[in-house]
Amino acid sequence: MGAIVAEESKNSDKMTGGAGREEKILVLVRLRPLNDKEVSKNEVADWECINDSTILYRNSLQERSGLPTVYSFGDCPSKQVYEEGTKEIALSVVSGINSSIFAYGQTSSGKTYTMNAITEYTVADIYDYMQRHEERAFALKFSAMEIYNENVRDLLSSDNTPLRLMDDPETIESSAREFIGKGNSSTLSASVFFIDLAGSERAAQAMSAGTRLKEGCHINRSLLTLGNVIRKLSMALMDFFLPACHSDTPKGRQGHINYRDSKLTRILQPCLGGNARTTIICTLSPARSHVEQSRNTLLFASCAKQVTTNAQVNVVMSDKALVKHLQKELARLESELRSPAPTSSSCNCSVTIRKKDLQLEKMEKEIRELTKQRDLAQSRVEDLLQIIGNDQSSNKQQRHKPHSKWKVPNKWEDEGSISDSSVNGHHRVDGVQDEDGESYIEDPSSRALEHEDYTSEMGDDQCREVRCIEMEGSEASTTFGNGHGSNGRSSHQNGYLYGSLEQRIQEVQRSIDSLVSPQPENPSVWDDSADASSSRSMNFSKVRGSKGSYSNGQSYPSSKEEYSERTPPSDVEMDYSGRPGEFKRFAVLDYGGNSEKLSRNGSQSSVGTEVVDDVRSLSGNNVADEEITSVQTFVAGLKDAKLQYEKQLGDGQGPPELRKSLRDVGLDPMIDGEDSEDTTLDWNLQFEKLQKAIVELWKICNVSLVHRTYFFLLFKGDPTDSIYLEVELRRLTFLKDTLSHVNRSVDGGHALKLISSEKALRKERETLSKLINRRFSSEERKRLYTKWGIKPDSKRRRAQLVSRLWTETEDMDHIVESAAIIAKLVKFSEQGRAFKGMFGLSFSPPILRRRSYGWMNSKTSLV
Ligand SMILES: Nc1ncnc2c1ncn2[C@@H]1O[C@H](COP(=O)(O)OP(=O)(O)OP(=O)(O)O)[C@@H](O)[C@H]1O
Repeated sequence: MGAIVAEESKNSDKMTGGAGREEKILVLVRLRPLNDKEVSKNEVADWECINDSTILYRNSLQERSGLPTVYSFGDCPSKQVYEEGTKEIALSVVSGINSSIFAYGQTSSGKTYTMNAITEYTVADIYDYMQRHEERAFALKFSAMEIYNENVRDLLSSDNTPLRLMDDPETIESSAREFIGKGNSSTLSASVFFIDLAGSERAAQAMSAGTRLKEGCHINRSLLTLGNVIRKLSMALMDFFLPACHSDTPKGRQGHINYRDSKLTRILQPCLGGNARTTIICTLSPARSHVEQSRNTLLFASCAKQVTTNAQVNVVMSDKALVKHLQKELARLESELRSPAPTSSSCNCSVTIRKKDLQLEKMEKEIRELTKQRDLAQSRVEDLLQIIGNDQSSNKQQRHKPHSKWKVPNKWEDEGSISDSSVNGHHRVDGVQDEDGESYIEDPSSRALEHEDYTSEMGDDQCREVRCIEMEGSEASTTFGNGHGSNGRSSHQNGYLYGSLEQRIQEVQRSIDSLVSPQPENPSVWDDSADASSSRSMNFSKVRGSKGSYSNGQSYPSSKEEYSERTPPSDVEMDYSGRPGEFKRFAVLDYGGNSEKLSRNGSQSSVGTEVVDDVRSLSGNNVADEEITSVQTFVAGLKDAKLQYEKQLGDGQGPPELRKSLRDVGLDPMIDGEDSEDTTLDWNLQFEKLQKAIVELWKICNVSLVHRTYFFLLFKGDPTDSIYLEVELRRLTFLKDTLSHVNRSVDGGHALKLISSEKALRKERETLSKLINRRFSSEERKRLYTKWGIKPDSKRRRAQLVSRLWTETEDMDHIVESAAIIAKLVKFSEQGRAFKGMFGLSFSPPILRRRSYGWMNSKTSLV
């Protein structure tokens, strides 16, 4: 029977140098045949190699049924054992890798027989290799030793002097240095061990007395330590195959491995768990009488083959070569870091770890960034919630005061607040009833539309949709008044309104014509004596103590169509010509499906663009004219704003904001229905204060000069103007508050909005300046320049003139003259005629019908 080779964990990978590689110990089991002595004793062979990798225990004893009876290994003679089992590992030494081959087994099992053969073959091959590679430097150490009774005997030395183990590595290195000193930059330094252990059975069998006892103790210590080391290394159970082994190390757990407990384990340390490739040849006797030892040996083999070593190429270098090598290694690592190659084995763990570290750094950075964004978003949400909370609490208070003097208009009460639903593009109209059964519209969309930051995302279609919803909401809410009015808006009031305004426009225009073309002897364009119709005192004289019909008895359209046709959209704030430029994006209205004509870019107002078109045709359709808001557009916007305002006034009360605005200018809220002389006088005073406040706010809010002019010329003190003044003041206050609010809530927002409105105003001045030469004769221009302190021949004199208009808000003469000049520039009178035509065609019912409705009998009269 021959040797058994090729244990299943054999690792055939070649060691090519460089980084260390892990591999399991190669374990061979060699089963010798029955020897003569055993045959003479009629021993029976209970073990049989049934194939190249399996040993079968034939005599399966029942009492040992718990032990395995089949062991998988291989079989071959000594040469084959060497060639197929140990040669590769033994010859690793010529590559600078330590290697060791040792035999384990009971006495007379064939350890010496096997190791002698293996050593001979190995040494022969190594010398042969070195002879074939003379150019290479080797520093090899051959150690063939027998370890017995804690003594180590050098089997290769002629004098058989025991090896001095501690000197061994130094000896190898000193040999390597010798090579280097001879001009070699580097040399391989490795050792190969051939170890013949004492019989493993002696530890158990030598427990007699005297010398044998001492021997047994030493053997026991060496093998016991080896068993512990192997057990710990393999984390397997080894106790039972060494009967005298009593380890306190917990089973199955690798604790400290004490190689220093015996010379055997000290010598074998690199072979068992370190820098070496190792082969263990376990020898067996097939005799039945040795079955126990054979089993133990096989169990040892089974454990040992789990042990892993980590062999490395050992190179001794000169300093110069070392530096060169390290530089090369550094370059390689840097290259790997720059373009890490996919790792295919555990030796690239450092690269993998580095990659993970980089990923972690990136993720931490992302987390920090996200955290920052989250905190910022939270901060903004809190700000917005606070704003909404403030507005809601304010609105709540207002809703629960149905009998307050000024009824809270739902449309305006939420101005400046932000609706969540608007952000999502949803607009909800909820009818809410107060304690007295009055209906209010809870329409977040209207609130949202006031806030540019949120509504800027909305397109024109959405704006129209919002208005549609509001119309429906208006119908659904049945009435906004206090029950005095009918449920259905009277068309005659529209007619009345426009008729009145038309008449007043014509009045004003006549005075303007005289003002802006002043007689040299009468330069005071706003002299009351110049033209009765242009005089404020004239207008005041016409006051007949209006009842303020806009405050009471409001009626609303009986159908959606009527409302839609007759009433411009309710988002009057958006379409108001007095808005700063940044609100222009919402300036889209639909007068019966004619929206394309109505969305005119760059206009200060988009209301009533049909009228603008009429005016454009009258004025020759030049570019400058196109950029001027028509008075009809302006009036239409005013009308819308007023209607909305009236809608919410209902019982004659007004929004607290207005009351505040009025008080800010030193006025108490007006009381309708007081037809007395005192009231008229009070109103005159109030009007002047209101007008002054409005003029000031126009300047602060960068309101269009054309708007200022129209408003100033149209509303000059008639008590029926009060509603317009209220609307204007309320709106300007809102604009001012919005700007300051934006300033508080958004960094730079205030500046941006102001810049935006300033830019629009600047553009308007440019447009107006272009009209000076067309509207004024050479003589008129000369007089104007002189009057306004501008040299008639100076550069940009037109721009200088226009830039001075509406700047001295404290000087009413300045304001009056500014308004007169701009009125001339925008052809106020021609627009008035077009305005008249427009009413006939589009909006106003025939005069006869209007009269038939008896609206002329109203106590309210504007003219
Ligand atoms: N594979 C084999 N084929 C034939 N004979 C063998 C074989 N192995 C060992 N023998 C013979 O078995 C006997 C014992 O062998 P060996 O001396 O090598 O055992 P050992 O394990 O070294 O014993 P010890 O531990 O006492 O030194 C020798 O006579 C040897 O020739």
